Amino acid sequence: MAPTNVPTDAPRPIVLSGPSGTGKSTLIKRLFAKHPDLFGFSVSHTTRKPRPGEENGVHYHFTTPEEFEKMIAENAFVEHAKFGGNYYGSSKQAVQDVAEGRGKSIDGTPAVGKRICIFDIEMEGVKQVRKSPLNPRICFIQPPSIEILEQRLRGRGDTSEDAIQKRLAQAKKEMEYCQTEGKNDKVIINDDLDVAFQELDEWVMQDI
Ligand SMILES: Nc1ncnc2c1ncn2[C@@H]1O[C@H](COP(=O)(O)OP(=O)(O)OP(=O)(O)O)[C@@H](O)[C@H]1O
Repeated sequence: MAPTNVPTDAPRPIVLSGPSGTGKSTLIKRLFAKHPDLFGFSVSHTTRKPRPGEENGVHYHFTTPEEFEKMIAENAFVEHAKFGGNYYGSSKQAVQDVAEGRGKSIDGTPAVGKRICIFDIEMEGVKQVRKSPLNPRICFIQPPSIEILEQRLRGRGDTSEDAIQKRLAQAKKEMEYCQTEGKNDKVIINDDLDVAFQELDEWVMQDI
């Protein structure tokens, strides 16, 4: 399959990144709720198993390592990385779908009309999209502390102890990375959710 062309004349995509459990999905859901016609969600591919309640094609495209590696060889991803033993990636097709009105909202409902693409990706993916022609705006969501992040990961109740420990180790790296990269990036500490959302909403809307 020939690689899909990602449109570069589309509005600048928004990238949210930060440690697992820091509140990215929660904040993105609020953005979609407040602006129902503005955004489309880039549905990532992953080889990890679905968590309870996660639906194929809505939260992720769940796939096999073999299929994922085939897509890497076909240059089908804007970014991809291996994290916690699983592959994650944003396909060019997913980004194009959003830009051309065939994407989805965060809840899986059709995102008709041209939308601004929102990514929820981890650090290695950010390094790749930063260099891509998409020219995205990047926002790091950070927890108030590692201890609070641990509480949130446990509170979610859908992650094993082993996965929690892996995610916390990775979180420390992500928290360091966001202090060293990209002076035009936005960093938001998600302590009080309402305050964090207001800050995110203002930053997103100031350039739209
Ligand atoms: N400001 C906040 N205060 C307290 N709890 C929060 C806050 N923001 C999010 N949470 C809770 O923390 C948990 C993790 O949030 P969420 O699933 O949105 O994280 P995430 O960054 O999207 O994680 P992942 O990358 O693993 O999908 C959820 O149970 C959520 O309700």
